[in-house]
Amino acid sequence: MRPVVGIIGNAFLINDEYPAHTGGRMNSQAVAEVCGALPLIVPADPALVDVDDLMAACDGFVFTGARANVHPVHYNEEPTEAHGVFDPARDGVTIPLIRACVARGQPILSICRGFQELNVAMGGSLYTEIRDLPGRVNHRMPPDGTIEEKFEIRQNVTFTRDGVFHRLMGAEVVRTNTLHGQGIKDTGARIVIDGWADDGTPEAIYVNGAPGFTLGVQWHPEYKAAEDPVSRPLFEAFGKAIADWKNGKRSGDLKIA
Ligand SMILES: N[C@@H](CCC(=O)NCCCC(=O)O)C(=O)O
Repeated sequence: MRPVVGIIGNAFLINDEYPAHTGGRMNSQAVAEVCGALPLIVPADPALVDVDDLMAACDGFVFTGARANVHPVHYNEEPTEAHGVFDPARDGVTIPLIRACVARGQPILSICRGFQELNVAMGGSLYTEIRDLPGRVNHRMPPDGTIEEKFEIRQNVTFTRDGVFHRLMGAEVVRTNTLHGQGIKDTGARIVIDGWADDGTPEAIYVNGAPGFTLGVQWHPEYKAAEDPVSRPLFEAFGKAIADWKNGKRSGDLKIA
């Protein structure tokens, strides 16, 4: 049997009335086709699932992107209108799940909202709207664009020379998409920022000293993961980490060749 990857689902109303937990097909495709793993959508609600069961059922997790933002109570701020919509049930699963996976070394790959969740789970905080900060640019997707326009490659990400992401990608500067409004403010404990957009926005992180794979990216590598030269090595490395985990190897994330 293939390793199992839990893909964090998002609360969604089908036809504006039927409550569902959804996961983008591109996440499942990246996990199945590039990681070589079985993708399973996790109904992210603490009333339905618990962290120990999830960790026993899955070899690793993808913390996906989402329109809903991490609730600011998790970084000691009051919610305002500007914080937008929330998914408190997802927060109630993902924050403890990230902490447990980091502590135990179970592989996680964190994408966009998942990247922000990883930072918050480790004690960090978020800017509500990065395009309003001096010197920053708009990282949001064109709201009325086609999928191709929304996920268009439109920024440079520069990694720390000889750092984890540089070694993984084999390039110090890569090109990625970008579809987010929030961004890292204060980094959480042991969060290392390893890549930045040209305007200084943090784009690539990992947890220093974690016993397992903890890479997170602010962009969306799941888009065309099998063919994109930046996405593919990331999902391949995650695939190797989950296969190692399933086989009882505990090699850690920072030994990327
Ligand atoms: N809400 C956060 C995270 C952004 C993010 O994950 N975007 C993916 C959107 C996918 C979709 O269209 O549903 C932020 O805005 O920073």
